[in-house]
Amino acid sequence: NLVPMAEILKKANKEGYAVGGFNINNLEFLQGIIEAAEEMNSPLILQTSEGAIKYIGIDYVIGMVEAATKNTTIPVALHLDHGSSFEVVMKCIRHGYSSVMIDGSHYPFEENVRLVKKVVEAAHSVGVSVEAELGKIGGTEDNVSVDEKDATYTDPDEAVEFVERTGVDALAIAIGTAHGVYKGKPELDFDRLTDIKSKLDMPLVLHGASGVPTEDVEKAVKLGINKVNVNTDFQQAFTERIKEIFDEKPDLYDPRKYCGPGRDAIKAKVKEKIKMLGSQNKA
Ligand SMILES: O=C(COP(=O)(O)O)N(O)CCCOP(=O)(O)O
Ligand SMILES: [Zn+2]
Repeated sequence: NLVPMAEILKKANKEGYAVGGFNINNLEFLQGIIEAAEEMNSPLILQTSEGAIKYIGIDYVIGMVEAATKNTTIPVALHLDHGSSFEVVMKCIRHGYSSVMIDGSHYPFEENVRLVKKVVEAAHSVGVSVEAELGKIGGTEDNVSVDEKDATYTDPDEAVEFVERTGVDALAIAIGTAHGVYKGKPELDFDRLTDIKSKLDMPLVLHGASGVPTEDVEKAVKLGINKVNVNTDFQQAFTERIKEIFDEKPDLYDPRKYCGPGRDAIKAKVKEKIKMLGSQNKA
C-alpha cells in the first residue's frame, strides 16, 4: 500500500501545495513522521538516503515501513533519496520502493541525462517514480558569489531540455539551498524558481530545507515547489530533546525513556513542517 511519488506530486502541483520528503534514520523517526502525517491527514513521502539504508538495513527499512503503512489512511511513497548509481536504484526497486532519486548532478549534463534516462526507463516500466537533480545543491555553503551562482544553480533552459530528454517525474533544482546546518542565512533565488516553473509546469523539489526561514519555504511553495526535503531539523529536534532529558536525569539508561521523548519532538516538528507546506488535509 505504497503509492508512486508521481501521483502524490501531481496533485500537489495541480493544487499549489508541497509535500514533505522526510528522511527516516531509525524507528523513532519513522514513527514520529508517520503519526504526525496521519494526525494532519497529509500525504507523505518517506525517504532514506543511502547512508540511512546502510545504517538501518534495507530489509528493516521495508519491514518497518510496511508495518507503519499497513493500516494507514494517507497516501505514502517510499523514496530513495540521492541514489548514486543505477545499481542502488535497482536494489531499492527490487525491495519495493515506490520512488527513487538518481542524483547525477555532479556529472556533466550529457552524463546526467544518460544515467537518468536509463533509470526512468527501468523504473517507469514497473510503475516507480523518478526524481533527478540539475544544478548543485551543495553541502552547507554560505554567500555563494554571483558567477558561482550561475555555475551551480539550475539553468532554466537546461532544465527544459533535461526533462524532455529524460522523462523524470520530479526535478530537484538548485536555487540557493544546501544540506545541513547553514552558516549564514540562505538567500533563495526566487526569480530563477519563477522562471523555471514558467517553463516547466511539473513537480519541482527543494532540498536542504532545514534552517531555511519558514516564510521563504512558504514563498518557494507558492512559486511552484511541490516537494520539500527535511532531515537536519528533525535530527536536531530529536537530539536536543534527548540532551534535555539527560540534563534532568543524567543516570537514565533505558532508551525508551529518552528515545520516546525524542520521537515526540520529531512528531511535533513534522506537524510544523506540514503546516508550512500546506499539505494538511490534502490526503
Ligand atoms: O535535502 C535533504 C535534507 O536536507 P536538510 O538536512 O538540510 O534538511 N536531503 O536530501 C537529506 C539528505 C540526507 O543525507 P544523509 O542521510 O547522507 O545525511
Ligand atoms: Zn538532498
